[in-house]
Amino acid sequence: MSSPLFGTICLVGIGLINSSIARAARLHGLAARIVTLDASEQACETALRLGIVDAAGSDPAALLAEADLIMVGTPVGAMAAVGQAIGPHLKAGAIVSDVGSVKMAVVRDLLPHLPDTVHFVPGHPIAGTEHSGPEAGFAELFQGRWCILTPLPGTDPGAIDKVTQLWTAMGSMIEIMEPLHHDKVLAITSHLPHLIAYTIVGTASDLEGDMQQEVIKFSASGFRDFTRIAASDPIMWRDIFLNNKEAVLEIIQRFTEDLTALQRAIRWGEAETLETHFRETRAIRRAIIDAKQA
Ligand SMILES: NC(=O)C1=CN([C@@H]2O[C@H](COP(=O)(O)OP(=O)(O)OC[C@H]3O[C@@H](n4cnc5c(N)ncnc54)[C@H](O)[C@@H]3O)[C@@H](O)[C@H]2O)C=CC1
Ligand SMILES: O=C(O)C(=O)Cc1ccc(O)cc1
Repeated sequence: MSSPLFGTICLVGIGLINSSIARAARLHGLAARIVTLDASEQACETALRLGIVDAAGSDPAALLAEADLIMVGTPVGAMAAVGQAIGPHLKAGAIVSDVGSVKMAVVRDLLPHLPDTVHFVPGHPIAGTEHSGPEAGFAELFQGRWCILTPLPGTDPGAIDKVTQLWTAMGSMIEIMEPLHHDKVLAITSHLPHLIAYTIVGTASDLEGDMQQEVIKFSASGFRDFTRIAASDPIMWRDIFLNNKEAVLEIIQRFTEDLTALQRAIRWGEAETLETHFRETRAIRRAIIDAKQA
């Protein structure tokens, strides 16, 4: 039998994403040992009870001593605190990676705390759900999904290759990007849609009593889809918006202008403007589906 890709993987934060990594890494035999460092005693107990890690706790010295790969899976607002906690205990030659939904802020907050003797390969799996915590994870989460890596220039190619092997073994496809470009792309494809969902569900819940009841009773699939997204973790999303501020504000500006143009077309009965717009957006949906099937 060939030896696993990593000796010890330490998962910092054992929520939806890292608990899915724990399950997938076990399933595919990618690590000899999997441990977790989590600030929450309850999360550690749950991970041990589920049998997805070999050891769990909040003592960085004990949990990092043997770690060859450290995967940080905490909300992005905790990256500086995580860096301070783990920095002094990292083994020389270890690879530090993460799964945070924004990349510029992670590089800004985590990298300064890492010693020169470790390799840093930031990443972001474009896969998730509205659920959180160690019980929400599942081994198939990353199957057929993209994982974006944003290594800085000069990063050891061997370290990038090992992180690539981990994700491909869990079923993902890899794309390499610059962190700033990643944050701009995700602002439109993920962060703005979540903001719209949070807004529309908020608007509906602010309606007067009768109307609110009817929104729940007759919620057609459009609104239901928004409620799923708007049920996503409040801390995680607070941190994403605060840490991708510029790209999100830029895209909100453009979105607001486009919304105003549609508002105007409705007001003035511009049937052709509306129809042309909807035809174009339908073509985008078809292109996405065709790209998936290709
Ligand atoms: N949930 C999703 O769909 C996706 C999330 N992400 C990103 O992955 C990261 C993790 O997200 P989830 O797995 O959903 O989180 P989660 O909310 O399920 O779990 C986070 C865990 O981190 C722990 N934690 C928080 N601060 C800590 C600290 N200072 N030290 C140690 N542990 C700490 C918490 O106790 C918790 O167990 C976030 O950065 C998020 O942006 C990326 C892709 C998808
Ligand atoms: O549940 C959904 O639809 C998601 O969009 C999950 C998700 C959330 C955050 C990410 O950074 C990536 C994926």
